[in-house]
Amino acid sequence: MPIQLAIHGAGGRMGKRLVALGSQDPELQVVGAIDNPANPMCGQDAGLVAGVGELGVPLSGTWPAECQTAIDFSVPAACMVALAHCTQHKIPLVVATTGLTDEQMSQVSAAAQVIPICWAPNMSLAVNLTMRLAQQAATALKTVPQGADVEIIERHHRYKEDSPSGTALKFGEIIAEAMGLDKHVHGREGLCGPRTRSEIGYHAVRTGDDPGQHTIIFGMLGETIELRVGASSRDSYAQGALAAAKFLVGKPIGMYNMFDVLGLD
Ligand SMILES: NC(=O)C1=CN([C@@H]2O[C@H](COP(=O)(O)OP(=O)(O)OC[C@H]3O[C@@H](n4cnc5c(N)ncnc54)[C@H](OP(=O)(O)O)[C@@H]3O)[C@@H](O)[C@H]2O)C=CC1
Ligand SMILES: O=C(O)C1=N[C@H](C(=O)O)C[C@H](O)C1
Repeated sequence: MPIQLAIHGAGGRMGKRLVALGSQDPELQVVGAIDNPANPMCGQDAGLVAGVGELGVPLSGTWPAECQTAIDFSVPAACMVALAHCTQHKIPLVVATTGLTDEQMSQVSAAAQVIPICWAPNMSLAVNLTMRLAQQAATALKTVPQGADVEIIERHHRYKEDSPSGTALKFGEIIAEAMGLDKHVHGREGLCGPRTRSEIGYHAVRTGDDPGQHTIIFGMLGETIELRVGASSRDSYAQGALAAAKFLVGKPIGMYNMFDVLGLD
């Protein structure tokens, strides 16, 4: 029997790709496509909204009566509502929404005491593998005699609401831990003086319809390493999220991430 899946934020850029790819996956059955009740597309068939033909599931402001796993790609406030619903009904949840506050992240952690949760700012295999490479580089460069400066450049579409990306922040967290860095600097302007050795710099570029690129620079005196990972469509994120939703079914209560799903630990 296919696993019954609900998609929260189903009318959005990511939600539509999840509906499209989820409905083509024989291991899954899309039983719920939830979106903002104020979205004028609510009531229309979710498959038609996603451009893959009729599914028999409407885009709706409410959750289906039953589902076995769920994925959230929405906005922070709505993500908290999905979290409450899944906690109440004991539904495993993939949390992919970025830009959550510390308080909202605490709510995600609290929910992981009740249901299995997979939280990751990026669901793509290539990005998660690059995080491991960045961690390896950072560990190796920690003691380079004249220091290695870390700067993270991310590029996304003009509609993106949070900056820097959740992925850039995660790269920064991993590298800061590996190198013992403690300062996070967001852009530079004016007479800010020479760069300190303890900082990581973040730069957010917003243009056109870019589905997402991250470049991690390790700059030394005499040579530079750049790790770059880029998406050519949103499907890498959607495929990762669908894999995570399947992974959570039958798992013990707790907090998981994409390293667990992809076997990168
Ligand atoms: N972890 C990962 O791999 C990735 C994470 N993301 C993150 O996912 C999130 C969504 O991205 P994207 O799809 O581009 O954004 P969109 O704005 O295209 O989609 C968000 C959707 O959520 C809907 N929504 C708003 N309020 C509610 C509500 N109360 N209940 C249910 N749905 C609601 C929106 O509806 P409406 O527009 O009508 O308000 C919209 O359809 C972002 O935080 C982004 O950073 C994106 C890609 C990859
Ligand atoms: O909003 C997006 O598009 C993306 N958001 C995520 C993030 O903030 O890291 C992941 C991906 O980069 C696409």
